[in-house]
Amino acid sequence: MEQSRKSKKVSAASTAEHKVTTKDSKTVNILPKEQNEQKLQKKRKLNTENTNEDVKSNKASKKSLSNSSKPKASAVVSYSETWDKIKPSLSMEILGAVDKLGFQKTTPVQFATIPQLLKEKDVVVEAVTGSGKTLAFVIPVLEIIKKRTKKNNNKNPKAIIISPTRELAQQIYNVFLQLIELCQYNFTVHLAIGGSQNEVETVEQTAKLKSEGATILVGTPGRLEDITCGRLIGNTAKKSASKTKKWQSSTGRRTTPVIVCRELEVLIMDEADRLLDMGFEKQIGMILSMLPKQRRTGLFSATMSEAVSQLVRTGLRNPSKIVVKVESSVSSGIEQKTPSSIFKPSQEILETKQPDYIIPGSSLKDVYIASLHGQMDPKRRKMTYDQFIGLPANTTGLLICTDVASRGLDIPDVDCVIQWDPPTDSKVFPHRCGRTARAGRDGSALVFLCPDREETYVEFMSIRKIPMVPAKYLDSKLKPYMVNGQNKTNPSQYPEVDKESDDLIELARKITSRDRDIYEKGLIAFVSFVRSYQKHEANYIFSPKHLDLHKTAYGYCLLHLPRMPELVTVKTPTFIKYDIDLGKIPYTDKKREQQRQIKAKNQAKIKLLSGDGDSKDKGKKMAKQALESWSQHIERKEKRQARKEKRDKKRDAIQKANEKDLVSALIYDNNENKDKSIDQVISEKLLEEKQKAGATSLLGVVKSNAKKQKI
Ligand SMILES: Nc1ncnc2c1ncn2[C@@H]1O[C@H](COP(=O)(O)OP(=O)(O)OP(=O)(O)O)[C@@H](O)[C@H]1O
Repeated sequence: MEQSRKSKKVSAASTAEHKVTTKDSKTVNILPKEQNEQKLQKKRKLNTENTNEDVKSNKASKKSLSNSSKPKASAVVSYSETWDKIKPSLSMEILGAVDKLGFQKTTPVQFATIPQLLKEKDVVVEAVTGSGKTLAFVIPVLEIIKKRTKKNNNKNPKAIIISPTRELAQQIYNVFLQLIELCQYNFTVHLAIGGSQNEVETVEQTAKLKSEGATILVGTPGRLEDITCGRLIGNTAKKSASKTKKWQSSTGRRTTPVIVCRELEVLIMDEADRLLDMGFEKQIGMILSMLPKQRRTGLFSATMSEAVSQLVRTGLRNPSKIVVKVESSVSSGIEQKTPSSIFKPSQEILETKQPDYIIPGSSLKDVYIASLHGQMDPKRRKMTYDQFIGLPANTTGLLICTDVASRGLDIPDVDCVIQWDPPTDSKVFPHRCGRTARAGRDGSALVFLCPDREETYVEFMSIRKIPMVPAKYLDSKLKPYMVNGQNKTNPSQYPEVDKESDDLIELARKITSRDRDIYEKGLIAFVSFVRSYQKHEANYIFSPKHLDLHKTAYGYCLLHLPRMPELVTVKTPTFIKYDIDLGKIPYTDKKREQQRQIKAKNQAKIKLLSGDGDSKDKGKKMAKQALESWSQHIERKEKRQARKEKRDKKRDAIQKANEKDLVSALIYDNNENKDKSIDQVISEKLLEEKQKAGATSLLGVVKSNAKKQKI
């Protein structure tokens, strides 16, 4: 189907030989001195072979869907050492935990980074995807906290981890929980991500964090800023600009910080360049301003940018730079990976399971399909992601996603990453590919490119040390392309017009003409594709001027062309309009279709009633209300009432949390009720005060207490 727009598939090798280099102000010696280069290479080769065998056997038992390719080498095995070789030595608890996790050896990035952080050094770590960066900071963070924190002093945060996305923050949080449990430490971890709970829950969680504290905070920049600096309220730029309080930004007034960070020992910024790309510079600046200068800071990512260098200069002290890189090895022959070898379900799956989901024209059967993108409701987004990563080993999963899933996520056993279009920012490319072939496993990555102009992208990426090779041409049944029984493998033998592909598109258009939902989604997909194409940084390769928009629209199975300025100037129109009355395409969902019909009728009436006068909008509104049915009228009222109740509930929760804070400050300050819960103390206090002064509300009690204290 993709042949109409993209006729070439290119696969990018995400595993090759890895190189560990350390540079900058401090040189980090990550190898025993006596090892010479020759010995080292021998060892690397040996390690690689062993691990490939292990991975192969594990995978065979775990997942029956696999492709035949093997990694050439792995970042996990070269330069790896046993955990006891790390100096300063790790604690017995951590050694026991990594052993229980089954990690016999460190990865290169772990072997290089952990000692630096333990030796009180700041680090900037640039290491390939899937090389184990998370443990490279989680382990030293736990070791430092354990060493530096006095018993039962875990209330004020000792470490903050900033991540660009909620999913990544959740993943890091889980790794911390797992290790803390294995080590049996009494540290607490708080996950600070925005939008995951409803507002009442957020208020309650904040109140809990305020009263109980947390040893480690893991979260996204906005939420962490709210917690450490206080939430911004209003927009009093001029008023607050003159104020000198540190936590007041120039753009507004802030509430009191939820937590004080003066005992912080370590700050980690994961996917540092992405944090800056996403525009979190201001939030990071605010968080940094609240942290003690005497701390260790670590920046981690698979790619670094100039903006990160700026951050390094301002936020880190004399850092060690640790680089774990992949060496280009196009000449060594990268194995070609094609969709047929990736998606062909094993005989075992076909025999043991009944197909319940079939994609026309492919051999995808019994596949769990999910989608993930930034516009999703946060709750649904979390649920989808959790379900996908929790899929049983014998289920094949297909995640259709945007770049929200391109970084850091460690989804188990991803066989292949397919990029429908290269990312607008080429730096994102290795991150996307890096969701597969992680930690010594095998996998492949495919990107679709249009012939000629877009193929320059291969050269463009090879300069950035990312090798690609063309994939085989496949027919609509995902079989290698054949003419007269002969397999055609040379690109020059590929067809100009692909009949099978056109037939498939016609079939998809027929389906679209019967389902309004697909029809509407197709239009949206096409428009957003064109818009994003215009944003490619390498616009001399991805030139909107040279993109055949008509063919692209056809490839998206559109029935007609949308009204877009880009389409007006097309010189050689090739799009064939589908012969159908577009207004008659129904929704397959009966209720939705009924509503659409009513709406269409009403709109026609409104048009008649409102006329063309000056007060057109007012007339429209009145006409709309006049046409409203009794049930619609009730529904509108109910919605308004529900909104009011939600507002009231939120206000009550905030008031309750504030009252609790005030009371706990008053009560716990004089050490009287240390062993009782806040609720118990509050109700006792309330009763006592009510009897004494006849105060009617809790706030009344708090206020009168505050007054008394002042006197
Ligand atoms: N020492 C080790 N031995 C074997 N596997 C490991 C080791 N350390 C980590 N792993 C595993 O490697 C996988 C990748 O680790 P991690 O997610 O930390 O990679 P990453 O470098 O952060 O990747 P990305 O850049 O994509 O975020 C995880 O499944 C993790 O459990």
